[in-house]
Amino acid sequence: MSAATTARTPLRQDTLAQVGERVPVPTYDRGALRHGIAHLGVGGFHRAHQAMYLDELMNRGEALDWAITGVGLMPGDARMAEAMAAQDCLYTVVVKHPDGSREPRVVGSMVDYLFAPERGAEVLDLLADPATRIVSLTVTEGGYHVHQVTGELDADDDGLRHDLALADGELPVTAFGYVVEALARRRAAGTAPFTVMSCDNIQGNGHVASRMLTAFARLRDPALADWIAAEVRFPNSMVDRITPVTTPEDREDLAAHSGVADAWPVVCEPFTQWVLEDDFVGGDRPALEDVDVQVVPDVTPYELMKLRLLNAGHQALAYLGVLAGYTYAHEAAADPLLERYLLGYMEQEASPTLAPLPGLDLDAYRHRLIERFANPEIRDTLARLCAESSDRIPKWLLPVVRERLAAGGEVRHAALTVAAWSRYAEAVDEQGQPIEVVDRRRDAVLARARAQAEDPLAFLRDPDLFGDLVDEPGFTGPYLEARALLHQVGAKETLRRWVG
Ligand SMILES: NC(=O)c1ccc[n+]([C@@H]2O[C@H](COP(=O)([O-])OP(=O)(O)OC[C@H]3O[C@@H](n4cnc5c(N)ncnc54)[C@H](O)[C@@H]3O)[C@@H](O)[C@H]2O)c1
Ligand SMILES: O=P(O)(O)OC[C@@H](O)[C@@H](O)[C@H](O)[C@H](O)CO
Repeated sequence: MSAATTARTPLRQDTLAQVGERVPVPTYDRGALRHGIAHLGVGGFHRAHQAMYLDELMNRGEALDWAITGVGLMPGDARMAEAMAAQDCLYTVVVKHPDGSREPRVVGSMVDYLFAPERGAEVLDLLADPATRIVSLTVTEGGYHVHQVTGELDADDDGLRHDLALADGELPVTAFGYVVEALARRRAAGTAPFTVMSCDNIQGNGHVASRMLTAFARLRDPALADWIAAEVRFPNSMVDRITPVTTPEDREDLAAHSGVADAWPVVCEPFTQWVLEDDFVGGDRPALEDVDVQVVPDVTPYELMKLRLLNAGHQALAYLGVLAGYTYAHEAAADPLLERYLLGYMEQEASPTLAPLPGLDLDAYRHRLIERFANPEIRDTLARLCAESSDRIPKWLLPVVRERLAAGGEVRHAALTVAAWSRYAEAVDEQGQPIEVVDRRRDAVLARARAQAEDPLAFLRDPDLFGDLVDEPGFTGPYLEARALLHQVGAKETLRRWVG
């Protein structure tokens, strides 16, 4: 259906046949699906990725006992709860191709959604139910409570403190609180545990989930922590699909062109990849390899490649892009100076830290990334990529810096990215307009950025973010040079001088 459609069919189970005349819909009987996965943090990415893979399997007549129940833990998830309740958890994934064509498809693998702040007891019952065999997570990097420098559990958090001191009948508030309480109930009932499958952009996401959850459980009950360490499986994974925030225009575009009124479709790029370790409790998992998930013994080389090229690459693009006056990732990626800078970072600094992957052409991967970033249809905002820098820069970019310095290499491009972040954190752009900095450490970051007026290294003197990098002249040298240039000549001219 190409021309604008006037009749709009609301997306629901009882309208699915009508919707199916317009866009592909599930071919399986959703009523016959059985619950198997509880997913915490149902945002855009889970819906465009994991739930889409499950839907593909179900369309093949497989994984019918692996239906997903979504769980929202944050107050902001009330909107998702409302949207999903109104449309029986159905939603549309719209793949946007660079030539402007769209591929919408309705996904039906999620069958229920629980908003924990209102239905916490049901969430615990569900997680404790033996039918739940996988608990998957996309709770963002911040949801793992990792101390940026020590790498240990950072228990200095109101939510974690609350969940460690639950009175009888009181409900948890954090993902860790729910998961550990449910595991305690399963252990007490003699039920096998579930697999915890992290799908967040964290290096060694399974290992990190395992260490943090176990450390959290240990603060509550050492015997429970030992049981979790021995019995729960935490597969590592590399997940990839650029999924921007859905806009009102995306909703209208779908309704106008396909005639489907979906309160919250998800839009994404055509590319998708999922590399997963085969490490599940009792070996029990959907046959994801049937839908091109790469099931491997060790994801490390894949995830390092992705986090240090794509995610750190996004960081390299984001702050300089905003300072240079761009709003969207594709605009920034199409700027020849930023493109050269990005390629320079990827080729000269990130790639030398990566182990070779047999059969993988790294040069082609890097150029493909530039093409993906430049897809004009995705309209991924630089603001999305600039958010929560304190969780992203230390996890994705600084490991490259440390490894390069240890190997006696240069880190000029990475230093410029950090300098651009510190300039961005001054919260005023080159035109004097305010920048809305979104970061859970916002106050501290802004204060250090302001203090740079007196002490040009003030931003780096935060050991929680930078460890002892402030004492590394190989890093502080180009950082100071970049910072001074950003102030004197602005982002575009700094880039011109940086990439030659
Ligand atoms: N969007 C992408 O392109 C993409 C691609 C690959 C991986 N990811 C991973 O998925 C994560 C989520 O991305 P998204 O695009 O779905 O974001 P989103 O903002 O659409 O959804 C995030 C979800 O996580 C929840 N959440 C946030 N912090 C939480 C916390 N501390 N505890 C519990 N729940 C929390 C939110 O309430 C929301 O439900 C990313 O942080 C990243 O690790 C995203
Ligand atoms: O979602 P985050 O916070 O982990 O990171 C922001 C982006 O770099 C990220 O979402 C990418 O778009 C994604 O990792 C692509 O697969």
